[in-house]
Amino acid sequence: MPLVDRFGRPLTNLRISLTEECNYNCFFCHREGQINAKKREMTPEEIEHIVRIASSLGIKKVKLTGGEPTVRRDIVEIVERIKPYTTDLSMTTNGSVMNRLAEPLKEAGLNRVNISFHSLNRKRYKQITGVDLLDRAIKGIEKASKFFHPVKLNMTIMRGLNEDEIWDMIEFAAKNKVVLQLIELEAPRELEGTEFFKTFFYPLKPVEEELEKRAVQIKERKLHRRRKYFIPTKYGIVEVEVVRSMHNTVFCANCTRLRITADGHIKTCIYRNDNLIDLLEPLRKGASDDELIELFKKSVIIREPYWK
Ligand SMILES: Nc1nc2c(ncn2[C@@H]2O[C@H](COP(=O)(O)OP(=O)(O)OP(=O)(O)O)[C@@H](O)[C@H]2O)c(=O)[nH]1
Ligand code: SF4
Ligand code: SF4
Repeated sequence: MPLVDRFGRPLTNLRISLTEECNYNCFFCHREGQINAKKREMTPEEIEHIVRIASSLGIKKVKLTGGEPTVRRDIVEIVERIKPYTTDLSMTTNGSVMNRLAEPLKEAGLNRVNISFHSLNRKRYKQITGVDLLDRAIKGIEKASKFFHPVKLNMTIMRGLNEDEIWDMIEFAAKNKVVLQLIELEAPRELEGTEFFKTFFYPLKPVEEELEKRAVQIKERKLHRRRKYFIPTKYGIVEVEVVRSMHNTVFCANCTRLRITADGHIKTCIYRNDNLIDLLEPLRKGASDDELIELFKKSVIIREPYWK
């Protein structure tokens, strides 16, 4: 039985940030909500230890994130080590080295990948990510789709930058037999009124209404109660998932995740940095499994929905 928090939310997923480093420089990057993480990173053994503890508490769905997880040279070893404790092991990546890593990651036991991919236009791709790597990312997507099912593309929609590419991206996803996630730009309360947010926020509600009209089928995921639309295209039916978390109480009421920061803290919410729990230091000092389990349990007690 999974742990359940005070709001009745079972804890089944763990998002582990493996590093804060990234070879991209996306101007809107939230770095999993990490700020001022200490300059320490977990070793593969420590990550395995943490995942083993989490697994014993029923948290068996694990997502590897960053920064960019593939900048870690030991990424294949990390996947190999944690695989036995998971039922769904996935990674979110910019895809730039997937052409090289898809096969070894699959062999190591990775189940699926999400690839951040915001534009099909080279100039815009560079403008958004800070790197001129569109062709490499596309090669990465093609390669990943040979080894993983599903591959999901994460397209964050930004006003004036890529909102006019949504329907082209749906066709691109269909052609490559991958799932498309359309992500509404999100921010914690304190950044909502900023010039940046006002400039780039593009509401996805009208897009969702159009998807609803065109869909041959609509499903709802347990996680965040996100909706998935099955859209017919000239390449066949493609799955389009919409991620809209801002002020979405339903989204947070169905949040089943804990995070581990790159420097080994338990983090209860992407937007909360005021209640981190240090896991790595006790682990390094030789804490017993029971003591580490208590830290996980403490995080469940303090966990709460952000939008409520
Ligand atoms: N507010 C909030 N947003 C999230 C959360 N998880 C993911 N997101 C958003 O969803 C985007 C895509 O996340 P991914 O790392 O690809 O993972 P995912 O789509 O949540 O997970 P899967 O669909 O199960 O692979 C992120 O960049 C965030 O914008 C969360 O727990 N809270
Ligand atoms: S690829 Fe991801 S982690 Fe890297 S800068 Fe872009 S959003 Fe941030
Ligand atoms: S509580 Fe809400 S904002 Fe926080 S991580 Fe969960 S879904 Fe995201």
